Amino acid sequence: MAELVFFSGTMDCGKSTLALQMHHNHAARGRDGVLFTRQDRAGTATISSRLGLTRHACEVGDTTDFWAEVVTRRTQGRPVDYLVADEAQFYTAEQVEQLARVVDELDADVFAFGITTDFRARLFPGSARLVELADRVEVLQVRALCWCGARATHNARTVGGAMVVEGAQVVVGDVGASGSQVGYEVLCRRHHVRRMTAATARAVHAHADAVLFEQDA
Ligand SMILES: Nc1ncnc2c1ncn2[C@@H]1O[C@H](COP(=O)(O)OP(=O)(O)O)[C@@H](O)[C@H]1O
Ligand SMILES: Cc1cn([C@H]2C[C@H](O)[C@@H](COP(=O)(O)O)O2)c(=O)[nH]c1=O
Repeated sequence: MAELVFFSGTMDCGKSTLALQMHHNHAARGRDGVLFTRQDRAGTATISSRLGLTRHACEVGDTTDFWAEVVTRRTQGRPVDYLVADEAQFYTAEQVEQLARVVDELDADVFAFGITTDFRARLFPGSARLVELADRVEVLQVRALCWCGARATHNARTVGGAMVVEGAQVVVGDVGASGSQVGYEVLCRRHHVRRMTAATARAVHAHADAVLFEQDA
């Protein structure tokens, strides 16, 4: 029986890598799959992994209808055994419902990949619907780590290394941004709540060292 599986985690935990690996493994066994993504960092119609793999994919837009995408291909003679759906946090709730219908009524597997929450630790609409509808939610095995060494569970948006909590929900970007660029950093909940990024922690420690030095002098 076909399944809707949501592979979820923070940014930079290996979701796109796993998406391309799963596609490879299924395709290697003769299964027919279609890759989808939305607003990948590497550009339109691309699934990119930080390990260096990239593949062409169909770009999802507001009007994409997954039901129609599968039916059209099947009408043209393609079997379409599975869909890989990357950056699924950016899909609409309706599109996730279409994915569930593809599983239930067209018997195609859907492997969806995405971050669960945004920089304010709020669910993205697409991820919320996936959590509600998926047969399984799989948390990736590779642990992304907070600067303190604890498991990173949250995504922080940063400007010049400092965490920001105002702004649009969707701003495409990457971890490891430098200078005054908008970027992202994965943190444990404790440090996300305290807005303590690696740069902030370094600054706090440097300040504490300077105070101790002055006291000793
Ligand atoms: N230079 C590197 N050497 C080895 N592994 C790396 C390197 N850069 C990134 N990675 C791995 O790639 C993972 C990110 O993979 P990716 O599929 O791009 O993540 P996601 O789609 O979840 O954002 C990192 O967690 C890390 O394990
Ligand atoms: C937290 C957060 C992230 N984004 C964007 C930033 C990236 O372009 C993607 C996540 O990609 P990844 O492959 O999982 O690294 O999402 C965003 O738009 N808003 C946010 O709050």
